[in-house]
Amino acid sequence: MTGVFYFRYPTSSMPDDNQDPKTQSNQDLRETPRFAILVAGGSGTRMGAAKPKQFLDLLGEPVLLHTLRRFSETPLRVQQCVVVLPAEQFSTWHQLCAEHRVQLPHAVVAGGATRWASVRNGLAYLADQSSGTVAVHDGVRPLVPASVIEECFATAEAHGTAVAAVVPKDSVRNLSQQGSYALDRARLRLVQTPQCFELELLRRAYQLPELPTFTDDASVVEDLHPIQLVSGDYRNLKITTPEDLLLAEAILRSTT
Ligand SMILES: Nc1ccn([C@@H]2O[C@H](COP(=O)(O)OP(=O)(O)OP(=O)(O)O)[C@@H](O)[C@H]2O)c(=O)n1
Ligand SMILES: C[C@](O)(CO)[C@H](O)COP(=O)(O)O
Repeated sequence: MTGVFYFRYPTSSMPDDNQDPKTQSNQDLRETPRFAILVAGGSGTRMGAAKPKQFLDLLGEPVLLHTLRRFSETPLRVQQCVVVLPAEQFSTWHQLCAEHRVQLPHAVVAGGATRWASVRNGLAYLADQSSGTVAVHDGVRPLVPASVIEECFATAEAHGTAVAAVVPKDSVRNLSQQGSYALDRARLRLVQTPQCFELELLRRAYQLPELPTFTDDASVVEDLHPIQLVSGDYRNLKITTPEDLLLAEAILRSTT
């Protein structure tokens, strides 16, 4: 792999050293290989905290560690988790992994200036994988249920794509020059992650130039392949502003 700075965790001071997590898997070889790219390369401007929101504490563990755990511990067996971080935050994450005695093998890759660039860098780490299914997930969606991860992988394995989404609970209006008008919310969906794709399809999509309209991976892929929606979950919130953290704490307390 060229042009993308990365390291692997656990490092050589931990058990399992020298084993490349790309080959380190107890996965049944008859299954399609599954990968997860957890994007956490942002700075968390809207949260306005002293550190990026992916490192904030959520009931005793950093937000990103909760997310990594959900993918590492799914019964589906994800062969490789790739965590994408701002390069200047590698040492923060390394320290947090040591502090929390993290033993979940994962690769750490430097992010880019936009979410799109961060996903592209995560994908570059998987360059020598010939086939498989890849989930792209926001590192700041720490409460994603295992059932959603499983449905996304299963649907993408059958149809090439799968994007978690939920029905809006509020009424929605579109702004127009004259004011605003009501949208039919029965025809709208709020899009979450995971967003799962056949690996080669996602690669082809990320070879196209970046557009300002790309807010997620489905918008990058949709010109190449129809997007299959699957049921997301209202608990799968994206930690964006301070009240999201309070909600996440309440949800986590109620489910553990
Ligand atoms: N250059 C970027 C920007 C965002 N992300 C990731 O994409 C996910 C969704 O982005 P968002 O919630 O917007 O995160 P931030 O960009 O950190 O937040 P903000 O827009 O408030 O600065 C997050 O997990 C974020 O870390 C990323 O990997 N690389
Ligand atoms: C990918 C995403 O979480 C799907 O809802 C969302 O589009 C990220 O948007 P953001 O502007 O980066 O928060």
